[in-house]
Amino acid sequence: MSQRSSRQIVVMGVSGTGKTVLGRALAEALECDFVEGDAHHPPANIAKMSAGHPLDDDDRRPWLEELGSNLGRYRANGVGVVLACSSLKRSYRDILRGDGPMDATCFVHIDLPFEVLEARMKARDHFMPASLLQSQFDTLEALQDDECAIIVNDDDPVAELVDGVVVRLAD
Ligand SMILES: Nc1ncnc2c1ncn2[C@@H]1O[C@H](COP(=O)(O)OP(=O)(O)O)[C@@H](O)[C@H]1O
Ligand SMILES: O=C(O)[C@H](O)[C@@H](O)[C@H](O)[C@H](O)COP(=O)(O)O
Repeated sequence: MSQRSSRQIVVMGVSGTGKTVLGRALAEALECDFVEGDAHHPPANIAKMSAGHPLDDDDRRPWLEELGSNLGRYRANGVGVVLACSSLKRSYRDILRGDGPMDATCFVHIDLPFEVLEARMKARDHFMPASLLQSQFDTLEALQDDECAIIVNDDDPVAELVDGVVVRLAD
């Protein structure tokens, strides 16, 4: 049976949690587009992170606004999409939700321990240095009660994570 979805789903979490890996697999399972948030950062943001400096609200705002507009177009067309985007603060998630209803955009928060993520970041070839991981945790604001939320706490194989999220999306 097809799992095709017309929902807007954001896979969120600090660096190294597996947003790209889970997001891509989830989009495949739901037969919808996948958007990589990192691919929309302006070059200045990539340069800043590469140099070991965390982004601030002003750096992130235009990036989030662009991603929010993108999600809004999918929503307006009734077309599903999975976005991988750190979405660390409530105010950032508000930008991504735009003027859509709260439950139109569901956030899947991959929440894993610092040590697991630090090891992953050191093992991969990526512009984001492991030295920025603490700043990501410092910035992170948990999903609140009025937000459409699914929390993933496991570092199980991605296929198992996808199955779990698909079941919870259907609840
Ligand atoms: N479920 C998982 N179990 C083990 N390793 C994973 C899992 N998901 C992702 N990874 C690995 O963790 C690293 C970060 O994954 P990635 O999807 O790039 O994270 P993010 O997009 O959140 O930075 C990659 O090396 C990836 O292969
Ligand atoms: O808002 C931010 O500070 C960035 O979006 C950050 O959260 C993101 O982690 C980096 O772009 C690295 O990319 P990964 O999240 O894919 O590691």
